Amino acid sequence: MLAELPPAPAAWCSGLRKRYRRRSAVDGVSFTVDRGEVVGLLGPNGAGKTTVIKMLLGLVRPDAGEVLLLGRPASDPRSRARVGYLPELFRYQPWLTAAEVLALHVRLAGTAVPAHERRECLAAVSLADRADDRVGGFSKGMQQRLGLAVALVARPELVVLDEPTSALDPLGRADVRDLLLSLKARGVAVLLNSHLIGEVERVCDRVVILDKGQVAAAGTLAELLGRRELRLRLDGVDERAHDRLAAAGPLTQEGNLFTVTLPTEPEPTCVPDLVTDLVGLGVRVHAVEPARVSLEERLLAILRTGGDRR
Ligand SMILES: Nc1ncnc2c1ncn2[C@@H]1O[C@H](COP(=O)(O)OP(=O)(O)OP(=O)(O)O)[C@@H](O)[C@H]1O
Repeated sequence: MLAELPPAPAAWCSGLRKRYRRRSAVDGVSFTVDRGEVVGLLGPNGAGKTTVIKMLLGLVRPDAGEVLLLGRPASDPRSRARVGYLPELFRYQPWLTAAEVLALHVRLAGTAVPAHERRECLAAVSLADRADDRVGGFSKGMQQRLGLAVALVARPELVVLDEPTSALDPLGRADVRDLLLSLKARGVAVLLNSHLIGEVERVCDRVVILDKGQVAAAGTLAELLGRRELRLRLDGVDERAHDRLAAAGPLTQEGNLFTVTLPTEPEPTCVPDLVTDLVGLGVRVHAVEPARVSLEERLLAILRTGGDRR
């Protein structure tokens, strides 16, 4: 019967709390990262993101709350060995070569990864030609790339990345995006803390927004961004055409620019039907463009209004 149960979530936490002296850093945080899911952790400076990550990984002891990693307590070495982690502040032994750092971390994880796989891992972060160079001579971005390789080398089932692109150039950021998508394709779960909202929007299935130590909002991108808008530039809109536009959804008008707010999941034919009807009513259609609020706009709105906590 146990074999039929679905695997435990990659990460699960409930009611996490942490205070530093009189300051509350994390105040009742609960969320889940399912298997193969990429979850983004967003929030302003000091919101508690790194503290939550450290509590998940057993690096900071929570004052209250529970954590399960791959179905086991975070303190269980069997679950820790299957979790890859790139800390926000990374430093690797400067006297070791990149290849030696990877070999060391594989040993620490208590697994065996053949040399060719370790080399592939360095190649995935564009460090293949620096494998035998000492880390002490690496640039900051190269050290962060090495940190990513460390997080990925022991075939993790969950990867936790705390600001993985803070030191990377635009090309490096695009590489990380591809890397995250390939992890997702292989069914590896990812928890990603990043201030780069565009990055989160491109790769994450779900987002958890923290503010002042609490979850201000959480959900899939579709749930959080919800509203879709349709912007139409039109001439010759009479009363009947106006009614037809208003029948598609709440309507606003600025000169000849009409904006219709569509339902969260509109009928697939809703836009072509509307355009056909408008043309039939004699309207001249200059432009039709779909629009959606960006995650950045949504995030700012949530942080300004206090999100789900109000
Ligand atoms: N070791 C510590 N000692 C005292 N206070 C701490 C410690 N670690 C974190 N804090 C406090 O906890 C709060 C949350 O910090 P945390 O680093 O988790 O935020 P964050 O969301 O990761 O921020 P950022 O986006 O700036 O990295 C802050 O007020 C911070 O000052």
